[in-house]
Amino acid sequence: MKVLIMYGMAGDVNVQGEEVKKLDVLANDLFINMLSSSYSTCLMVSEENTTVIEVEKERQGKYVVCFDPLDGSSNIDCLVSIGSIFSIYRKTTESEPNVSDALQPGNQLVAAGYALYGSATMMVISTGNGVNGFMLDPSIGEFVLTDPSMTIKERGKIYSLNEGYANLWDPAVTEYVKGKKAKKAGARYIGSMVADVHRTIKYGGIFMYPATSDTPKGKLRLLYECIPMAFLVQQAGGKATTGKMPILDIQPTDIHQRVPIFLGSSGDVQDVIDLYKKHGL
Ligand SMILES: O=P(O)(O)OC[C@H]1O[C@](O)(COP(=O)(O)O)[C@@H](O)[C@@H]1O
Repeated sequence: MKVLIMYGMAGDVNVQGEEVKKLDVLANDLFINMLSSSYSTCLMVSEENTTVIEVEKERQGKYVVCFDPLDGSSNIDCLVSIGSIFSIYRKTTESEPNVSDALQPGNQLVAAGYALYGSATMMVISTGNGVNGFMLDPSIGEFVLTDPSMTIKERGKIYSLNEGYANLWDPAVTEYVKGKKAKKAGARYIGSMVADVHRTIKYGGIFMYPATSDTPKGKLRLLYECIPMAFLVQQAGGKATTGKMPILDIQPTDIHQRVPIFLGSSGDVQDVIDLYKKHGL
């Protein structure tokens, strides 16, 4: 019997300098092909492509879509949950679609969402009027509304970040995590942003990918990771910040820009904001 192996390396390195896996390539091609043939998109930004991707003239629509086709790639080969993230803007310029149409702050978003490939396949989306979750029912091949009007608790018991970088955190993050441990909060970190954010929306708490002394801008990408997730979390009643300003107020300057991020239950995220103020950061 021949087994189709969809995990493993594709043999390339992407624009972020990361090794590309076969599933990254497949997911990226699918996103680009489906969006190009939707007649509703004119411009795309993908984590996997160095520059913006313009849809051919005859098929252009009025929307700009930024996406991470497969987030959490390091979890592919060990079969841990991964996902896809997207955000949608309206084209703003009168001219041919160009990079400035993609460099819009999150407060201009039309819609955002993610798909999580876990113990079930789930789509979570918002068009700016709350957040709804749809689970794939494979028996009918349809996404069914299973989680209407998703909301995040005001406070949660879980904190989530990569503690391996603890020696590189700033004093605000160090103090915050110390406080969590003192309260015996639960620590959870999957290392796939989609899965960590989904848990945060469902169970409450805080997800963090802060700056470190060797990566002062953090790791996660503004346009297709932080902005869509911040939009969803805020639509669910939570908060999302860099520690110093709301994620959705950042004016992007580069399509692959990175920012530190703290998101989740509003009370928990506010504690981080207060610590950044306290430490004068
Ligand atoms: O391994 P680290 O440094 O904790 O990074 C994990 C983070 O990186 C990501 O996997 C993003 O990286 P990729 O875009 O390469 O998948 C996030 O999903 C996750 O939150």
